[in-house]
Amino acid sequence: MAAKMNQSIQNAIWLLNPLHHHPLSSKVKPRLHFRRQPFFVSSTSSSSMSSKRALFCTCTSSSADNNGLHDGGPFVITTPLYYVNAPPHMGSAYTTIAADAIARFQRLLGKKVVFITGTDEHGEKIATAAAAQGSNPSEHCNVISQAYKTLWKDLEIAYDKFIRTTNPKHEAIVKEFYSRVLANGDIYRANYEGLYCVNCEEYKDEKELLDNNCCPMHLKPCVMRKEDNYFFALSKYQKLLEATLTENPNFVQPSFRLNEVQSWIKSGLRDFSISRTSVDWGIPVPNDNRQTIYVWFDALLGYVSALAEDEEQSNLESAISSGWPVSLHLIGKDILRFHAVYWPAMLMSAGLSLPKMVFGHGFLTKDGMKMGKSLGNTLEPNDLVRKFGPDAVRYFFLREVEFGNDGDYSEDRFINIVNAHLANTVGNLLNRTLGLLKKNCQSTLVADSTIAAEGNVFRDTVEKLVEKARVHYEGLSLSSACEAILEIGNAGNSYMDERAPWSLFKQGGDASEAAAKDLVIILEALRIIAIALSPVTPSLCWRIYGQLGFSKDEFDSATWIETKWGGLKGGQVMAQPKPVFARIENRMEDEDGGEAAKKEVKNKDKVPQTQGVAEA
Ligand SMILES: Nc1ncnc2c1ncn2[C@@H]1O[C@H](COP(=O)(O)OP(=O)(O)OP(=O)(O)O)[C@@H](O)[C@H]1O
Ligand SMILES: [Zn+2]
Repeated sequence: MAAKMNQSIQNAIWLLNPLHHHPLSSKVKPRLHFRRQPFFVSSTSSSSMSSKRALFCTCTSSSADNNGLHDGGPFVITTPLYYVNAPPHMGSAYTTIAADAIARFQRLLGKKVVFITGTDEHGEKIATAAAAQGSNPSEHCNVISQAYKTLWKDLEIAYDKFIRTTNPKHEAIVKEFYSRVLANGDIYRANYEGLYCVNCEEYKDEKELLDNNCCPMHLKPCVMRKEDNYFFALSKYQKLLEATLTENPNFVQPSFRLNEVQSWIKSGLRDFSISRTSVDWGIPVPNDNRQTIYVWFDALLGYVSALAEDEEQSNLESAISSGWPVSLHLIGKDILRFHAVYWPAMLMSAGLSLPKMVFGHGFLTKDGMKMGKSLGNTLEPNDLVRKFGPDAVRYFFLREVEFGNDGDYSEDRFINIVNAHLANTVGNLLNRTLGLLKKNCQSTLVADSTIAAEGNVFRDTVEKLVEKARVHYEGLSLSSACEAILEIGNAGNSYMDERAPWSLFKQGGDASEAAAKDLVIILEALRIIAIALSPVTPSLCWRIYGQLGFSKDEFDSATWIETKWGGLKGGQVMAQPKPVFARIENRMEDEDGGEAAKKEVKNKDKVPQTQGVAEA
């Protein structure tokens, strides 16, 4: 017991100052599989480093904050920096759409948000891809990174920072970081021979490979490589990583991925090479420009250099003070090991705080295989956006794929879901209600929505559902958040059908007054949907909000508080009813003579459809 307490105190000291010699690290000798060589690179003195101590930011949770993401600072979220070996595909878009929805939700909560994305531009694959195009690496990177930026614009991705790893400020920060790790005694030189997957840019263990030494992700044989490289002493951090994950189980999400990470660590961490002799297209190793820094060691630091405000005079300290540590690294599960094992160890070595959470989502698959650039089995997001618009693409993937799990794409399912949810449940409800309001109330609300809904159970339902959506957004359950919001739409349609205001209007007198209030109630629910769904479908939600008589400024400055019942006021004039989301077959008929529409009819029984009301 006493020994345990002593251990905790020692841990606490280390947590406050990670540069302090950790009690565990002295016991853990790096597992050396390498022939060490004398190390000639000069280093920064460790005494100068100790003045740069950083707090090790632990990921604590409270009841109000059950996922440990919130601590009062800015909410910093990152996507992977995508590798520019090929243009973006739907997989890259998927992570970015999810990150954008989370960032938009956090902004709605009134948080200062820094949303970082960008491109990873060094390494062997890039040089090869450029050569294959008859281009040079630099030109190639310009073209491909621009393709990412264009797609993000078309998908309405509102990022704050776009970092390219060929940016000079990034290079300066990588070199400084490398020097810190070196000064901490965690870099050494050795020979290594092993099986290498060029597509993963990673040495592999034979036991993780398929027949013929094929990489299980890229289905291509790994090649035997022998190099004289600099290594990072990852093994030294094994116990520390184990302790970190035990103390901060929220660090890796979803929770089932934590087990995966813990078992990798338990099976033994091997030092990894962080330089390449055979690759010219990279950042030179400080004091040894015959070698370049390994692309992963370089790319992960993009999350830090993205924060650097000054393009010319950037250094690690100033970048760190602009928002580090990251609240959430959003990544695909393919790069979990880099983010949940290598990266924290690198940060510990450099004396920097750890990110609060790494969330590894699942894959969009095609025939059960991860859709990816290297396999070439990708779905073209530009085509989808052109055909269906950004709202449909964003909604479908966030609603359809349970965040964290894999999901397969099917065009039939896409069309059915989007039509049923966005065109019918939400769009049609708005259109019918505004149509009735125009016909019977000169498009003007007869009462405040609070007065109209006095004692109304439908209002309670809406309030419960929107709160449910908030909790799901907070917990990164994006699909469930969409589901709860769509439930408001379904409840609105049921309310409309039960109340049948069109027939109440025909009766006149009190019945007609009650019908006018019913319309206010339904429109208030749609107003709430427009705010709550705006992280997922920003344009559609603005169109709804605009039709309810609000300005774009009012929409842009709205916060989650506006999901409270009571925004619509008596006397407010609604816009002329106009469909906010055209059903897909209508648009497809123009383009393909109705083939898609036929497909939808064939599949219509697969997704529940909301009944239209002829009278509206
Ligand atoms: N099929 C996919 N499903 C979900 N996310 C994906 C998918 N493919 C890529 N991503 C996202 O992109 C990240 C990987 O980026 P990268 O630029 O290496 O793309 P890639 O297509 O996976 O490349 P490659 O096929 O060469 O391995 C993943 O971690 C994930 O965030
Ligand atoms: Zn691979």
